[in-house]
Amino acid sequence: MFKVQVKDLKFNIDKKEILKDVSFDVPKGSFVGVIGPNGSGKSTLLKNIYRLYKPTNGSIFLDNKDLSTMKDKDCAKEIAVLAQESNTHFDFTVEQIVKMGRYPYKSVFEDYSKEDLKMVKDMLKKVGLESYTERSFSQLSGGEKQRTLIARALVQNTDFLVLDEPTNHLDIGYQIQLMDLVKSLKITTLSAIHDMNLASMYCDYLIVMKSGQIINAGKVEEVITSEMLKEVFGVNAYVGINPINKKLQVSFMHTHEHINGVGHDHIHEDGFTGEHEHYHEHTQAAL
Ligand SMILES: Nc1ncnc2c1ncn2[C@@H]1O[C@H](COP(=O)(O)OP(=O)(O)OP(=O)(O)O)[C@@H](O)[C@H]1O
Repeated sequence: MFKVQVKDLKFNIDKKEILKDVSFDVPKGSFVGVIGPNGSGKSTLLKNIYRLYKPTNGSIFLDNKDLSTMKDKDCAKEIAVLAQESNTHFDFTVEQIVKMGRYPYKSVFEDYSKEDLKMVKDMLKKVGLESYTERSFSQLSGGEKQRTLIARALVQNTDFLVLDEPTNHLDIGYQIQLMDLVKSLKITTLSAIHDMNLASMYCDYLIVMKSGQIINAGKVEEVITSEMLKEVFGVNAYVGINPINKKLQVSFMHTHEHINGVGHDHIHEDGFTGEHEHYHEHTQAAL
C-alpha cells in the first residue's frame, strides 16, 4: 500500500521547468531518501508535496486523497515538515516553537492541554533540549535550532514526515540520534539527504534526482553504486559493505587512487590509464 503517490508532477518557475514529469510512490511505513546534486530539484519536490508550492501539472495523492483538495488544517494533521530554511521564528522561545506543532489539533481559542504540554516536554527531552524551554529560538546555534524544529515536527504526531536535509548543522552524534529517533517512530518518511552513508544506514528506498528529473530509484543497494556516484555527482567512490551492520558504506577518493603503490605498472582504483602526475605522498610511499 502507498502512503504517497506522485504522478507526472511538473513545476515551473517563470516558465523555467524545475521539475519535469516526476512520478514515484512511497510505500506505507517506509523511509525514502531523495538524493541528487545541488540544484537538482529535491527541495522543490518536497515543497510541492508539503504544499508550499502548487504543482504546475500532475497530482499528488496522500492515502489516495488528492492533496490539492485537502484543507490546510487537515493537511497539518497528516504531514509534518522539517524544512531547510527557517527564518520566520523571530523571538519565540524553544517551548513556544515546539508547542506550535500541536496547533492543528486546537480550535480557535482553545489553550494547550496538559497532554499537549507533556508531549512537548517529552519531545524536548528526546532531542536533548529539556533545559532550553525558555531560551530564545533566535539565539540558538544552528544545531539547536534544527533539534527544536524536529521536536516541533514530531509533536504534530502525523503518519507522514517530510524532511529536507534533516541533519543540516548537526554534529555526527546528533545526526545519528535524530535519524534513530525518526526511524524508531516507524512513520512514512520522505527525506532529502546528502550524506550517502546516512542514506544507506536509514533509507529503505532511494530516489535519485538530476536536473529536475528522477533518473534512478530503488532499494539502497541497487541505487548506491560507484557508477551512480560518478555519473550523478562526478566523484570517484569505493562502495563496500560494513561488516558489522551489513549496510553499504561509501568512501570517497581523489580523482584517482592507486591500489598497489606508484610506478610504471601500478593499477588505479577507477581503471584510469592516462598520463598523470603523482601526488607527493604517493611518490613518497613508493620510495
Ligand atoms: N524561487 C525560485 N526561483 C527561481 N529558481 C528557483 C527557485 N527555487 C528553486 N529554484 C531553482 O530550481 C532548481 C532546483 O532547486 P532546489 O532547491 O529544489 O534544489 P535542491 O536539489 O534542493 O538543491 P540543494 O541540494 O542545493 O538544496 C535550482 O536550479 C534552483 O536555482
